[in-house]
Amino acid sequence: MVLASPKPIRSERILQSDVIPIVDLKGERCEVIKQIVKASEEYGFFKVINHGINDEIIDKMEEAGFSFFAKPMSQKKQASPAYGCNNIGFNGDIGEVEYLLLNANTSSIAQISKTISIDDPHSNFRYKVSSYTEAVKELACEILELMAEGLGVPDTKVFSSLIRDIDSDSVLRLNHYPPTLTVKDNNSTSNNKVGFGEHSDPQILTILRSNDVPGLQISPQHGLWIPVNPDPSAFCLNVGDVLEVMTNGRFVSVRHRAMTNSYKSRMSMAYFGAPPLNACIVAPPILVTPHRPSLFRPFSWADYKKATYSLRLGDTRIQLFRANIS
Ligand SMILES: C=C1C[C@]23C[C@@]1(O)CC[C@H]2[C@@]12CC[C@H](O)[C@@](C)(C(=O)O1)[C@H]2[C@@H]3C(=O)O
Ligand SMILES: O=C(O)CCC(=O)C(=O)O
Ligand SMILES: [Fe+2]
Repeated sequence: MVLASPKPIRSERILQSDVIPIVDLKGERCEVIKQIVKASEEYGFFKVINHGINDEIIDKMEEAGFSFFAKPMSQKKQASPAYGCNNIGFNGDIGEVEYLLLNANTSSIAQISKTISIDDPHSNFRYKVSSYTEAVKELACEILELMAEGLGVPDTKVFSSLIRDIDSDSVLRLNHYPPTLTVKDNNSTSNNKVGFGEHSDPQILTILRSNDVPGLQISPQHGLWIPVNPDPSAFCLNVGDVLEVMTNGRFVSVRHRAMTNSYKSRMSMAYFGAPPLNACIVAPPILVTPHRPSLFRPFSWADYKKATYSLRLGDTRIQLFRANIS
């Protein structure tokens, strides 16, 4: 099997304007559903505003993240392997980023919080992370149910039940991109480095929020990059590989990356809603028709995760699970 890896390209086209749809969740329900389905089909990305998540929960999470990344390296390293700096995954990918990658279940959060709060037991890291994780998980479920309804799937909980499952393998990732302005020998400056390289997210749905510093770019086609304007009061949602499979290719899991900023620190907080390891990933029958036969063969999330972790960040792993249509 030959994997489609990203080819090195000589020229990239970066669009100037942000064309990512914005969905107002306080809008008329039918309209909201239509917009979410359209955005998931066309871009695999959209922003939501008026999402109902309390500002205080978000601010406290952001504060906890920034104060963790401000600690001395020796202390941050005590949180390894949850903490990483410059390395992404296990196969040699690197980026201008440091991160904290936490399993989103309550006991894992409690466990890691003990290490992180070692010098400051009053920082309440555990409480801040759990409150944020619970809130974004609820938002993810709400959106997944609207998506199922919009696709005409009779069991509207078919996607959300996977991430509500007690054994869900969801993760929370905090990415910190320090400023990267460098002055070269000839006094010219170089900036905007790749913080987190081009990839698609493997899970069901990602809920991303960043501070007010740009960096996220999406690539709906090879070589074209669309910057996503930061909006700390919104969440940016994207379809993951598993949701592309479970919608039989109706929704698209789109490649994206994060660039650093020359002068300002950027921090993003991403919740990746995932199924339990033993869940069977297959599209509901209504999305598989003679006109649109199944594009993928059934597999478990454990199979998919194993493939993900055996590959590089930019590899397109979803291809490995295509059905052989003759
Ligand atoms: C290089 C890798 C890091 C990653 C696992 C992988 O082998 C390929 C996918 C990467 C990714 C991208 C989205 C998420 O940030 C992430 C947590 C995930 O599930 O897949 C990361 C993985 C990681 O950093 O561990
Ligand atoms: O930092 C960002 O905006 C994107 C990060 C990302 O794509 C990821 O963590 O998977
Ligand atoms: Fe991502």
